[in-house]
Amino acid sequence: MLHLSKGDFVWVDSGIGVPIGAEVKVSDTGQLRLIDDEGKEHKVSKKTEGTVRPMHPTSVKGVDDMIRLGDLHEAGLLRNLLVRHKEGTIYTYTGSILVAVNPYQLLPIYTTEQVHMYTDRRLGELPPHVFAIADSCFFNMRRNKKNQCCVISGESGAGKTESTKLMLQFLAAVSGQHSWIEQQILEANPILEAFGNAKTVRNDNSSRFGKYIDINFTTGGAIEGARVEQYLLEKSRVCRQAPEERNYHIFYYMLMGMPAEQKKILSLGNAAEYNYLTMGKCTSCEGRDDVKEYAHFRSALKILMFTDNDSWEVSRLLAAILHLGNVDYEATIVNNLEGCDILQSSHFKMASQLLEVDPKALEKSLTQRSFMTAKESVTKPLASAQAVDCRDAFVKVTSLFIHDLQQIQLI
Ligand SMILES: Nc1ncnc2c1ncn2[C@@H]1O[C@H](COP(=O)(O)OP(=O)(O)OP(=O)(O)O)[C@@H](O)[C@H]1O
Repeated sequence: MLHLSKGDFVWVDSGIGVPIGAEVKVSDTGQLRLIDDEGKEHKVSKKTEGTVRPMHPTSVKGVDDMIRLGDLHEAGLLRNLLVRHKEGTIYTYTGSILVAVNPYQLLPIYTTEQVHMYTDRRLGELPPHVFAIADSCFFNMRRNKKNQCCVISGESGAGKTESTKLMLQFLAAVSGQHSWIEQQILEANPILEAFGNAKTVRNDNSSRFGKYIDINFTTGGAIEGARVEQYLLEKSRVCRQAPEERNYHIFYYMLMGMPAEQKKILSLGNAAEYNYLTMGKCTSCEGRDDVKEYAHFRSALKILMFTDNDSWEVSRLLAAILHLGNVDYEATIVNNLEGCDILQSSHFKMASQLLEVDPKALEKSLTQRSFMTAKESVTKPLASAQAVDCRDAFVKVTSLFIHDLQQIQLI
């Protein structure tokens, strides 16, 4: 039988199948009671006693490396992270794996002093930190002359993008004097995020694509080049957004930050005027200044050597997408078949002008479908719902093309 005294820590049944940590307290009447990690009280009786298990001392205050936990089960791992998070410690090791719990606040643990502190130290010598993982990769690469790979994973909003940026900052700082290429690597982020990140219900800056970053170092350890590859962009977001979500940041940046004379040339207005930007009924993002972000994005383009012409061409394509989204259709009957016409509007005219295509040819390709039979090519009209799908598919391909333009290679 388990003997409990005041101040002991135990595992108690939480009622949802996973035990929860609890502390033994004594009530005013002198009776033992258990207060769990969520503040809930559990009575100690003959009936409940069987479900109470003693907690290993390593789980009481938590440990730096979860391999050292005596209670190595799901509840033990979760409690360890919880105890540390309550103390403001967001990083914990499991061997050479770093577990990060998002603090959702700026912590003073990414300073230049911290960079120096974690440089050339063995993993585990100092408290767990993302810089320690970056340093370990850097050290092993130089010592073993072998490529190193770091996988960052987690659910949406877990902190993958922030951790990636912190690792890059560390590598840029320790790889030698602050050079142009290092600045370019850091500045690639605002560009990638403008085209591939969006506000979702879970994260105001959610990356909607996968990212593979290749960094090349000289034998001396200085960064000499980098390549950023993107994959699996969420294309559907360009045409549809869930409630309270936005399209990709770049559209809002552009509409808020672009000088009025340029907007006039592209015939652009406010975000609220475009179907593709208002599906989620949310055009602004709290805490994100679209004007400032546009300025940052423009300066990042310059650092990455995009010419003014390159960025103007991208703006034209983005504007064409917005105008296409506002194109309306009118149902018709052609030869007893359901068809549709595009309602002539300034949006359609502007879209064809920006895409540099003949409006008649664009209308035909958006309202008709051609396919090959055994003998000949047959053209059939599209019903208006099908034509909307056709337009959206065209826009998705265009957005993919813009996204591919951002494949960044720095050598
Ligand atoms: N180490 C950190 N310090 C402070 N805040 C952080 C940290 N990591 C994440 N955050 C906060 O959490 C937010 C979400 O993090 P992040 O964008 O990195 O998540 P993610 O895992 O990349 O999400 P998604 O998969 O949706 O792109 C950040 O915008 C930032 O506010």
